[in-house]
Amino acid sequence: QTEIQWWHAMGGELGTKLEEIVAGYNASQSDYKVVPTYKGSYTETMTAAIAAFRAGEQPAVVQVFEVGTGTMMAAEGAVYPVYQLMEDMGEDFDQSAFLPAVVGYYTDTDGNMLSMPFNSSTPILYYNKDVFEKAGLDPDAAPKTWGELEDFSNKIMESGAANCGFTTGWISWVQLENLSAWHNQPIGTLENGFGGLGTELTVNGPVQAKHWENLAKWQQDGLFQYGGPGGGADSAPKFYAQECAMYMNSSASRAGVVANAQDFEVGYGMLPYYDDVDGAPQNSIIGGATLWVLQGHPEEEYKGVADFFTYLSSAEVQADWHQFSGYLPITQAAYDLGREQGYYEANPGTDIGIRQITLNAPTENSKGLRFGNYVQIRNVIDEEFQRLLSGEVDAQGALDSLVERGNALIRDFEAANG
Ligand SMILES: O=P(O)(O)OC[C@H](O)CO
Repeated sequence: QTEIQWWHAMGGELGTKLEEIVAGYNASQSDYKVVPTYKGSYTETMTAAIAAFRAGEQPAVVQVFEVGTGTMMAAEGAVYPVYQLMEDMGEDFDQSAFLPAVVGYYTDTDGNMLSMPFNSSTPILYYNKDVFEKAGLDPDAAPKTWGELEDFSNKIMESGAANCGFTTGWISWVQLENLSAWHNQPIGTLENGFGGLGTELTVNGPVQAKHWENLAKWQQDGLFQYGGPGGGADSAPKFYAQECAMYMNSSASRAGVVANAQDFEVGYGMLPYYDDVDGAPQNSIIGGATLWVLQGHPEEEYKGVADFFTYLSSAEVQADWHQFSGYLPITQAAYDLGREQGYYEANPGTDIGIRQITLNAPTENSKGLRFGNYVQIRNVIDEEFQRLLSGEVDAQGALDSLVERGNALIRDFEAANG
């Protein structure tokens, strides 16, 4: 039996489900054994894989979050492009089976898919229906705009229904990158970096500045509670404990919400928008991760990887993973299967992510982003946001500084890879 190592970043409920999927594959055939290993957060997993590659100890497959795409694409000798792998191993692979929003993010300039979509998400809004009711709000109506969200938060706090209006995971992904796409504002030049390494960040425009200024004000007033850097690990517990009535995070936070929010009813909504911004709401962008195949393994293992990828993207496996986790149904077949099963009707709110990501045809501003060194830029975004919250700098200053620091990282990347 040939063993295939798969390093991943799925913890908690998602990790348990991932292991179940792998066990299903291993039981379905006897030639290959996939061995999943949890390596921590997305950043930790990617860092570990890069270090392992340098030491010649890399796994065959590693899960990399969407913002690592620019870096992985440039690591030409280290990566075995998925379209190439599938072709070399004689495995059927139809890119057009995947949703356009997903394919567009992971293809090279010739339209070839470089990594295997597995878990694509988009941020949505979760809210506590019981708290809404206690505050005299309609439990069946999520706030549509930031104005409503502020108003609802005030009502919730004044009525004593909860201590805090809202919290959020991923300041970078939700409150800056998706905020920009959702309002059709550019994140960077050259089509948010898709057009070449010579791109620059432009995320310090008036819409972003106004939003960060609001977040800082709402934090001071207690309407908003910060959930920490990166994925915002402190945000989910605030929602589960009914401290904050609303919570913005990945559609795949649903698995955790379903498992942990046992004492109250959960409602789902799209991300709020500013109704005075032309073109909003546009469409949200994807997050989550794809599976990258690394070079340096014997052909036998790659045969197994190709076989495993076919299994992973089957409609049954994808529909099951999507329905359990809240990740998007990444293939049309998985989406159709869910509809045939009556899944979305029986589980209101579970199609919010897919509706939001396809709300309008993506523009240059809203099809995603691709920058080199973006994992480091994510840290810069967190640092500048924390400076804003501590009152060290105002919103425009924080955004100007992050653009300047981020552009320096992009220039370094361009110099090394251009
Ligand atoms: O929590 P996930 O897996 O949906 O990922 C969120 C962000 O896209 C990470 O960059």
